[in-house]
Amino acid sequence: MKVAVLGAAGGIGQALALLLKTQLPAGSKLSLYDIAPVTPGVAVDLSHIPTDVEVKGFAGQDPTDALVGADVVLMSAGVARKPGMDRSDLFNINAGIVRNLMEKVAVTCPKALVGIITNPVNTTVAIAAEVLKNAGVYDKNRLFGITTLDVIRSETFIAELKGLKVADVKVNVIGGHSGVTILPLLSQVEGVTFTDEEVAAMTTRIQNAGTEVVEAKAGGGSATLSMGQAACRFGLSLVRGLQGEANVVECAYVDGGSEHATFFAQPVLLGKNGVEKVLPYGEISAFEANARDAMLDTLKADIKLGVEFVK
Ligand SMILES: NC(=O)C1=CN([C@@H]2O[C@H](COP(=O)(O)OP(=O)(O)OC[C@H]3O[C@@H](n4cnc5c(N)ncnc54)[C@H](O)[C@@H]3O)[C@@H](O)[C@H]2O)C=CC1
Ligand SMILES: O=C([O-])CC(=O)C(=O)O
Repeated sequence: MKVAVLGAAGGIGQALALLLKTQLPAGSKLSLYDIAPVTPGVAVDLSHIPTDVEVKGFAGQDPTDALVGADVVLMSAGVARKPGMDRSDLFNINAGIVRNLMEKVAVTCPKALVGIITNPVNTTVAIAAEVLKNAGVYDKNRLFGITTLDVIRSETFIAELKGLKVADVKVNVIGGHSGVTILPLLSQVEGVTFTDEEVAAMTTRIQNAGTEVVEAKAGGGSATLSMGQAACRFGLSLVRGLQGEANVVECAYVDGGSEHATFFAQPVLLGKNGVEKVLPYGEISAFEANARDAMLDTLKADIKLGVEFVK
């Protein structure tokens, strides 16, 4: 199994690469790419960790060497937010970066499962899809926006509030990955009840959790370590699916035939071809149904921006 990380010298990329070096199945290959010249050094550094995962690093303008033979590509290349910015403010720089990298993916490893971390995810995933379509290699089951950070934040915050063991908390987060498009389905969390006030406050906290980190880092970037963990969890789930493991389910932002929008985050069953099945997100409360319906104009506009950028 070969996993390529694009943006591997960055805050997320380095954390993610470390976790993958220590957690990928024995015999895997880890391929690190970034425009930053330090990237081969990051690979040398990681290569001294005694696990049976081979690491190689590539720097420069062309990611091709890093992508050859990749089964999974995880992309965090791009710029991150500073206080006062919205994720959509990253579009001007990151849209072009994602487009250019996806053009290389389309040529070099068109069958790879691709997980997009680069913000604004609601839009960059649409950009990635358009590039793959233009190259004639689009398979909607192989492209994912990684929304796992919203899931692990929800698990953490709910466990804290309700005094639960965090490993026991499971929660679906649907929609997209910014502001009101992030919708945790609190009504489905087993073994707990929330007051209306708790639902409103918890939903808002999860939606603003990225901003919480941006403000706490005070100009030094956005979530990197928790995102490294989230991307590692998602990337390992992709690998487990590829290896034929049963019942691997994650929420992800996919082109899954949703009635709500072209791309919509919801639970998916992962397998040897990426998405095996898009799963229903189940019954939701009136609060959640309202929040879902209220987000759709924003989500659809985010997607349209990505489609039009490539056209
Ligand atoms: N999906 C999610 O839940 C989350 C997404 N993000 C997003 O992830 C992205 C990366 O964040 P960080 O790692 O904190 O930023 P960072 O600035 O620490 O790292 C980004 C890396 O991308 C590299 N890069 C820039 N252009 C490139 C190109 N054309 N090819 C290859 N590499 C390139 C830079 O050299 C840098 O090493 C941001 O867009 C951020 O908003 C951040 C947190 C959560
Ligand atoms: O908020 C940001 O800019 C980074 C991000 O996507 C998150 O932490 O969820």
